[in-house]
Amino acid sequence: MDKKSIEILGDNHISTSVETPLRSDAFDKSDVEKITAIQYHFKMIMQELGLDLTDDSLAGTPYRFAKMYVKELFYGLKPDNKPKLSVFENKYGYNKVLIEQNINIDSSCEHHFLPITGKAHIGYIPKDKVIGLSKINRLVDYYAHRPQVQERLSLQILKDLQHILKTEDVIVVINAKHLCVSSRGIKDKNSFTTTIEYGGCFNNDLKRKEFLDIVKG
Ligand SMILES: Nc1nc2c(ncn2[C@@H]2O[C@H](COP(=O)(O)OP(=O)(O)OP(=O)(O)O)[C@@H](O)[C@H]2O)c(=O)[nH]1
Ligand SMILES: [Zn+2]
Repeated sequence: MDKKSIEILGDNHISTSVETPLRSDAFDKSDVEKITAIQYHFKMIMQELGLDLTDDSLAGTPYRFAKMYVKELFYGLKPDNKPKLSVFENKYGYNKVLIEQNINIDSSCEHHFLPITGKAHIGYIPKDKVIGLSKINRLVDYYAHRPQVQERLSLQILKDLQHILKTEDVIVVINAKHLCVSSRGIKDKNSFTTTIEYGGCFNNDLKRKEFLDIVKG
């Protein structure tokens, strides 16, 4: 898309799908092949910026950058990297809200490839299945490590938990700072973004309030 089309598109860029837009050949190349290709392209970017890659400190940057993209920041693009989410029978018959709070969010905005950092708070009301607590944190980490918009990140987490736990009764709140808002563009250091996604019993105002009151502390 050229520069003019991007400007015309303006705020209408938000994808309506819960799926991350991926090419059909997204995983044809191995991680090593991707790292080699990205290393080459990032070297070109650095050179275009006028940097001298014979300098000791810069020489390794294209490889470091490529490895960081494929293996760290965007490991969550690859379905093979999805954590195994073991669920157990709800033997205790616990049927009140369970909340996993203050889950770290380290993500990247897909418009600028700058960090999104914050916290997720997740609640669900178990039916027949319960999930290991740490698996909730791992699922959040997985979906966060993609180029993201906060709305889609919230939905991906919600939909997956609803599917795994076989209940609609899930709520996901994310509070996050977007470096593309705080460190460039408008440079607003203090604002942050809150998204709330839920289904099932959390459509009920009182149930939602119970969760939000606990999360507020
Ligand atoms: N809805 C939504 N918007 C986001 C998210 N992360 C970044 N953005 C916004 O995406 C928009 C991209 O808009 P553009 O006008 O194409 O980009 P830009 O010219 O860099 O915009 P400015 O940031 O205003 O300088 C910006 O308003 C960003 O703040 C997100 O998670 N959700
Ligand atoms: Zn951005």
